[in-house]
Amino acid sequence: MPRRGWPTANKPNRRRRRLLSTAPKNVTTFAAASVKMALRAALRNKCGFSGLLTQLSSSGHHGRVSSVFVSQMRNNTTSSKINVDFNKSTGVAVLSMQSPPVNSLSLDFLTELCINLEKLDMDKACRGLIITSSLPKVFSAGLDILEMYGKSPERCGEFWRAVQEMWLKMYNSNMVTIAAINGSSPAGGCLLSLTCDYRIMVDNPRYTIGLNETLLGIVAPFWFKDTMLNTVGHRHTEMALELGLLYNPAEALKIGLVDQLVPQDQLLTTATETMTKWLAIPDHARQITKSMMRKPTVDKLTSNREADIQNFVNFITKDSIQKSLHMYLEMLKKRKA
Ligand SMILES: CCC/C=C/C(=O)SCCNC(=O)CCNC(=O)[C@H](O)C(C)(C)COP(=O)([O-])OP(=O)([O-])OC[C@H]1O[C@@H](n2cnc3c(N)ncnc32)[C@H](O)[C@@H]1OP(=O)([O-])[O-]
Repeated sequence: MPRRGWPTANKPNRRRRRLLSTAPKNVTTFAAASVKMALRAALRNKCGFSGLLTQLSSSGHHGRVSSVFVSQMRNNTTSSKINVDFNKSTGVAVLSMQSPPVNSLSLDFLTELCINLEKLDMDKACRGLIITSSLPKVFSAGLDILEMYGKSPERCGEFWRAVQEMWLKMYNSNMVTIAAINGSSPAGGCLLSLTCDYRIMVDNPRYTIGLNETLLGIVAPFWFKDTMLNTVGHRHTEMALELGLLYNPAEALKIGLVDQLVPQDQLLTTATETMTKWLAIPDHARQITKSMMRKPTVDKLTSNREADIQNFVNFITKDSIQKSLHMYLEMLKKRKA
């Protein structure tokens, strides 16, 4: 049976390293910080990220940023939370999340992720994306709970717009996207993998995956629900979401939440082999088909973005919800002790 309680992955007694904002390491600090600021401004101004890189490239005001930034597009990049290894000869990029302790999706993390996704999307040579984690045992712990706890309505709105942007970029991507899930993947981590075309998970019974939002006393929004529904069908989604079920790999495979299980040491080779098969299909035919399957779900969010943000902000800032989040955070701490 899927677990209804807390995920019980091995817990190292590691110190918390909070996700304070840091500028990317291997890129020009000034450029990276400026791009981040521009992206944050785009989020505040409600225009999202789309086309932002193009604007930055052509803008005289951001001339220095754009020249450095655009030149990075020809190289592999490592920023503080994301590493992208793009192999031009195969047309496949491997994006590794590297934000300890648990790759939680903070505003900074999402901003970096969206920058990288937009860069890859703009690069015609990039046809496939494998997304994985460079942390042991955790793919992603989902949305950073501290982004939703004790924050102003304005900040919550900015955060939610970035979550939407990540989902739109991934779910709508023209690239073939494969999630190589090498650890636990609750809530937003599960959503991230669900946006991909194919999911391969390491067959370790300690790892769990699922949309467990109700365990936190919060509700997965309609587009989380739709993404799950489009993958595993109505009945499994209904049970999974209401009960906040977290599935081990075998259970996840059984309901179609993941497509394939492999031993840890075969994860990336299997993902690469699978990618080769998907890339053998002519891009235009595959992309149009993907769009046909996903467009109604994407349109539902794009035509309701502002209302969805307002709903989230109203909901998450309620005293009762803040109390639930506080209890959940306390429980996470106690589990660790
Ligand atoms: C409407 C909204 C929709 C919401 C969607 C969501 O995604 S909601 C998200 C729902 N997500 C969940 O319910 C997942 C909850 N997390 C887990 O179940 C486990 O952390 C794990 C299985 C992912 C990894 O197990 P492990 O034994 O390897 O790691 P560990 O447990 O020892 O944690 C290490 C440190 O990370 C901290 N931290 C952890 N997660 C988060 C987070 N999301 N955020 C922030 N911080 C988080 C944890 O407190 C601890 O901090 P400390 O004490 O060092 O200061």
